[in-house]
Amino acid sequence: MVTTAAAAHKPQQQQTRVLIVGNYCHDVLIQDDTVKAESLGGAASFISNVVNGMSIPCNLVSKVGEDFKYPVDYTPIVIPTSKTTVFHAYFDLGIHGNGHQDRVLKRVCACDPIRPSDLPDVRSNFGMAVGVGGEILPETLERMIEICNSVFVDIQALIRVFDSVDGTVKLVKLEETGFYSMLPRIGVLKASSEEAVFMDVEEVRKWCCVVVTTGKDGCKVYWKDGELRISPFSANQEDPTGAGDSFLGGFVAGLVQGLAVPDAALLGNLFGSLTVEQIGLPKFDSRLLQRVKDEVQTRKMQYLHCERSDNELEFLKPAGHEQFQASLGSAKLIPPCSSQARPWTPSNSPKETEKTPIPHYTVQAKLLVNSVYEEPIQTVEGKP
Ligand SMILES: Nc1ncnc2c1ncn2[C@@H]1O[C@H](COP(=O)(O)OP(=O)(O)O)[C@@H](O)[C@H]1O
Ligand SMILES: O=P([O-])([O-])O[C@@H]1[C@@H](O)[C@H](O)[C@@H](O)[C@H](O)[C@@H]1O
Repeated sequence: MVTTAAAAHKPQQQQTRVLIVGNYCHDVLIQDDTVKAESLGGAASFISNVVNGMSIPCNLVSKVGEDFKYPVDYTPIVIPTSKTTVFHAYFDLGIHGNGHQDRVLKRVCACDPIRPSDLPDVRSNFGMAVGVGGEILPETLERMIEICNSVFVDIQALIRVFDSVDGTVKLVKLEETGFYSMLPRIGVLKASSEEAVFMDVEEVRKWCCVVVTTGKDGCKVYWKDGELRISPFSANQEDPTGAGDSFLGGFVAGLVQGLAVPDAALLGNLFGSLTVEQIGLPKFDSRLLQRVKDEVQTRKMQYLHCERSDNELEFLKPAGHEQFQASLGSAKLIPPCSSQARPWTPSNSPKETEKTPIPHYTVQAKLLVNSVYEEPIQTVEGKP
């Protein structure tokens, strides 16, 4: 079935390690009828932010319009006849209108889909199908499966539909999509707990590894023969946007470097927790990143003393998992470098001549969304 992580580690000529496929977008965060922040968005931007932070080579395929307004590390394909995908995230509609949802997303503009011919000819170890606005087509995922040793999919790329009047994001059952038959050929399917109820986890786990993220509670990994809960890292949440994306970035960064699934999921939880502490696309402190990279190297050295199979994703917690968790937790406590950028506010706004060349986000206020997490959420313990 799945091409395994171990196979992905085999050196092959002309191989890029990680191929990220999904459109960049413009995010507008709204609360109390006021725009609280505008930011570069899209799963591709959050994931590449983490993967780059961990110094892992990657390639990214994304489409935008000529109106795309953020400098990025990977040049997108510019479509002159289309506009950049735009999402409006409402942080106060969820409580009344949508039960436990932390935000209501509206796609107010959609750039073109990514087609198989847009993908590179070079093979990649890990492919990441991470669309946000319906840009991943079944044929695009087919092509990714052909050119990547292992494909990781964010279910949001597969099950989102958009209200024809106001673009509100709705979800459909995974079985009802044209992607369902491809599950036996993908490596990992990631879903948030809200999204997980749109698939039969007990069925899907027979075909591929399923990772369900559960906000402040961390995540749960399901595979054919077992399941594991992976502990979270504590965080002072300011904005939940991109937590799931950053989780996936950290998870893949761990697997690329040879970590077992439970340890890689810890790295995912770490980057998810770091992301909710900032508004918009997070800026990771350089000392923290260095420490995390060092901890991953140390962890890999510990594996040398363990008996490990080299032809399957490693699901069981290797000895020392709790120690690794503690080490990553202490990395989070490192005080930030003094040079770290502060969020934009009227009082610290730089003069035109001092402006940083990469304005990831502009922030006008803190997004007060913590209380929403007190609402009961759908359990992932049993079948959805
Ligand atoms: N409040 C929080 N505290 C700590 N970690 C969090 C918090 N919210 C999210 N995370 C981390 O980010 C991951 C993804 O968050 P989640 O809310 O489940 O996904 P999504 O952003 O897709 O809705 C979680 O698995 C967890 O590791
Ligand atoms: O918060 P999260 O679910 O991980 O991911 C988010 C998407 O759901 C949203 O459509 C997009 O506009 C954000 O930039 C971010 O990618």
